[in-house]
Order: sequence, then structure tokens, then C-alpha cells
Amino acid sequence: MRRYFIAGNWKMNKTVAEALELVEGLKKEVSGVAHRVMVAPPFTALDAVAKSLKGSEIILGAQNMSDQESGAHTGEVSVLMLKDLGVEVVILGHSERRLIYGESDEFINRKVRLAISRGLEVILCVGETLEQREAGKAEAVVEGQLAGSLKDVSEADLKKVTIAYEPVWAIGTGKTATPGDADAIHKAVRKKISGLYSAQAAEDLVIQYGGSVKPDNAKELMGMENIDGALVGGAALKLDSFVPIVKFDA
Ligand SMILES: O=C[C@H](O)COP(=O)(O)O
Repeated sequence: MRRYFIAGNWKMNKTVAEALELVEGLKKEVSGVAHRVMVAPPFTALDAVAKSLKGSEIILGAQNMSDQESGAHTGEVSVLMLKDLGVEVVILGHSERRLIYGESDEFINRKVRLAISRGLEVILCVGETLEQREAGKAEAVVEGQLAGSLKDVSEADLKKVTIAYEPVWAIGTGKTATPGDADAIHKAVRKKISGLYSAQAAEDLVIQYGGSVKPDNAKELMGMENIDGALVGGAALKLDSFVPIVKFDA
């Protein structure tokens, strides 16, 4: 059976008490599930969730980190602090970071290399805006983001990277890319990775789809050849929507 990587990005939601309530429920529901499951709570709940997850197969992720390891960077969170809490994976280059906070590929690339050098896995997000899609530039935009964000990342280190394709126009909007359209971009991602690295690296690459993934579309999306998992936002905030996604009938 195909093993998928399904991650819940809680974004700027959940107090510590709410985070614990969700993760406690999730632990019971997903025990023994075949897929790789991750949750990415806000920074303020990471420690509590890390403690709750001890001994569970659910992976702890963070939603972002600084491009610097330590020092005078008020308000930032370092890779070392994430490691210290037991974080295993960090989401980088999310479109909300790119678009709201102006993160460039070069800046994201520094974070990707730092995270990997300190032993974290990375979920690297890429995706086009509606304007870019309508201009026929979706593939080119994604290819450019991949080349820029993965600059100087070796093929060995690429094994620690999952790509999340998230069309910006499908995030939190209820609009989902059709499975065929999503798969076409995933295929283009594999082709780009094959060019940047090797055919083997492209084949081994795990590519998640993100953008209004819900219980009723998870099966169809993840049934596509090049879709290896999901990065789930809104539907990851409640057990009754995240659990069916994690347990979807592959
Ligand atoms: O990181 C998750 C994505 O931005 C998707 O969010 P969404 O499922 O609320 O559309």
C-alpha cells in the first residue's frame, strides 16, 4: 500500500489548551494509521504538544524559523530552539510567508540549508497566484521557486526535503485545484527536480498537495500518480475533518 505524508498546518490558531485537546484526540484516532502524520502547531504550543506526543508516531513540525541561528533577531525563533523542543520538520516558504511577509527564494534558501544542516526535515512550499496561473505561468513560477529555494542543497540533503505544492488561489478559499491540474504541476515539479538533480531524486521525492484539502476531496487528490500526501490547513483544526483525511481510503 502506498504510504502518504499528511501534515496539518495549524497556522495562527490554538491556545495551548486547545492545541492539547486536539492532539490528545488525534493520538487516539490515528494510532496505527499507515501514513506518516505530522502536526505543526504555533510556536507557543510546540512545547506542550511535544510532551503530549512523546511515544506517539505523530511527527512534530514547526511552521517557520529564522534564517539565523542565534543573536539579535527580536521576535525570531531559531532552528536550535526548535530542535531543543523535539521538532523534526519545519515548513518553509509557505505562500503566506512569501506574500504577506515578503520572503524571497534567496531568504527561504538560507532557511532550508540551515534547517537541514541542523538535522531538521523541511517541507518546502511552492505555488503560483491566480494572476500567474491565468497568465499561463504556473509551471514556470513553481520551477523558479524550486531552483531558487533549493540552491546549493545537495542531492543527499534533498532526501530531507518534501515539496508542498500549494496554489495560492486554493488556500483557505474552498477552491481546490482539480486533481488533474494538481497532478500536472506535481509532474512538472518532478521533472524540474530530475533536471536539477537526477531521475532517481525525482522519483524518490515526496510531493504534497495543499489548498482546501477536505475529507471529501482527499481520496481523489491523493489517488493521483504524483500526489504523495497533503498539507492541510483549515481542515486540520478539527478532529472531525482531519481524522478522515488521515484515514482516507487509499
Ligand atoms: O498549509 C496549508 C495550506 O496553506 C492549505 O490551507 P487550507 O487547507 O486552509 O486551504
